[in-house]
Amino acid sequence: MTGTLEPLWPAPTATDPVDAVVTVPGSKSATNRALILAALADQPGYVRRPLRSRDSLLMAEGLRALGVGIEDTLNSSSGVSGGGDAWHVFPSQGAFPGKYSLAGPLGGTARVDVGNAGTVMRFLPPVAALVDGEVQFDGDPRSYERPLGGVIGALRALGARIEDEGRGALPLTVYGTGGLVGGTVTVDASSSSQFVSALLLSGPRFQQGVEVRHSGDPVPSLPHIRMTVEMLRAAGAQVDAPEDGGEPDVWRVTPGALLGRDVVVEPDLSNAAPFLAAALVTGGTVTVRDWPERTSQPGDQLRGLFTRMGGTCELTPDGLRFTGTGRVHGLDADLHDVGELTPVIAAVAALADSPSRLSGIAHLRMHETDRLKALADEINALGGDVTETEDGLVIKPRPLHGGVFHTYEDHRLATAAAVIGLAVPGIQVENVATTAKTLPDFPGLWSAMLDSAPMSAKG
Ligand SMILES: O=C(O)C1=C[C@@H](OP(=O)(O)O)[C@@H](O)[C@H](O)C1
Ligand SMILES: C=C(OP(=O)(O)O)C(=O)O
Repeated sequence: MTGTLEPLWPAPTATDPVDAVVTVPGSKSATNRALILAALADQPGYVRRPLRSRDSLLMAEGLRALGVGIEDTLNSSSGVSGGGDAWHVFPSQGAFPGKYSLAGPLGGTARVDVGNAGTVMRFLPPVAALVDGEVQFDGDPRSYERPLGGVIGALRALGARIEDEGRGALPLTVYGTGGLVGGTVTVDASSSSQFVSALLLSGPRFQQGVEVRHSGDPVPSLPHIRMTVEMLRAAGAQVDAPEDGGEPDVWRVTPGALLGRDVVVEPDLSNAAPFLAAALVTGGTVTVRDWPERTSQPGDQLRGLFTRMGGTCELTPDGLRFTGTGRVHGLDADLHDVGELTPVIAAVAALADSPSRLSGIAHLRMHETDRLKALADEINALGGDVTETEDGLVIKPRPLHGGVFHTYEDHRLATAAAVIGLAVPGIQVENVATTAKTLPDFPGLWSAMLDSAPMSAKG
């Protein structure tokens, strides 16, 4: 997966304002939650319009390794009813067909490759504790460095047996016994909201349910925990959450059955970021189809953030229509809740007419790469002036020049580079294929956006 052997991708430069309507693939976060909830349900269910990208395919493969049946009905010749663009999920296709329980013996050791997917490395170990058998987790070298100790410690406290040779990280083995006692657990989720989401998602299937109490610095990415809570409730779980009048930093899930449902996945609004940014930096218009009127996705906050940076937007029957004025302003913003939007916002900020200060995002140092360092290094290598702070970036716009933009196997670094490339000729993006972590065929989508505009795009 390293980028060194990949040819460099010449990022197209926009010579005219973009004018395009874009269909963004399904949300990674929603697809992977929907898969987990469907896998733990009492009946089969459908996940429609799922994201098919590295992270979601790893999730599906991981669940299959645990005995879950997942059939892709797109191009399926099996005559499955209600098919189309969906994954049909059968909670147990293992030892007890028809009983829909993960408790059947796995019959041998299951192996799960988490790649570098935070959702897979954090959401699947609790599921593994519910199966009867040994489950080995491994992943990309970077996955060994990403925080996981909170999930491991919490699962042990809730009754699971996990062997990690004292690392508090991958690789590890979960010795599932067919069930987990559950109960109350305290976890420091200041390095990742996914610790909380992981425990809540499997919580209905723990004998005593689960009460997760966060203790530590503030939890980042709260909209993602909100998404977990909303999707659990939609699947029939009873959940108490702080924002609904509950105790601060405490989430409670009552034990109970989950419904096999028919879920339609929203477009990935965080992956809409580079396309909306294209409208902003070229002074054009981009409409993102099927933008939900109401959503827990953090990407919905792009409407406000990019409006502050100089654009305007409206929700139309066709989707979210975003228009740039050609002028881009700097931004002073705390992105603690919406950290995954940072790389594209930083790219836009580097092209703005005034400085930006992005804060509240120290946890990005433990994402796919150290995103604060990577963004500073790469933008500065193009002539920029970016300074890392303890919890963010200060970006002073400077005239940029072309050059190689290294991406560190981080999909969002590559899409950020593409945004800079619209305005700066000669940007060569290393390993653009890394975008496949969450966005299948990003170069194709990007070219289609540029080709649909009355403009010339040159590579
Ligand atoms: O639960 C999720 O789907 C996610 C939560 C966030 O993780 P952190 O809380 O680790 O930032 C986010 O950055 C990630 O892209 C997806
Ligand atoms: C942080 C991210 O991913 P992950 O789910 O691997 O944490 C991301 O997509 O920006």
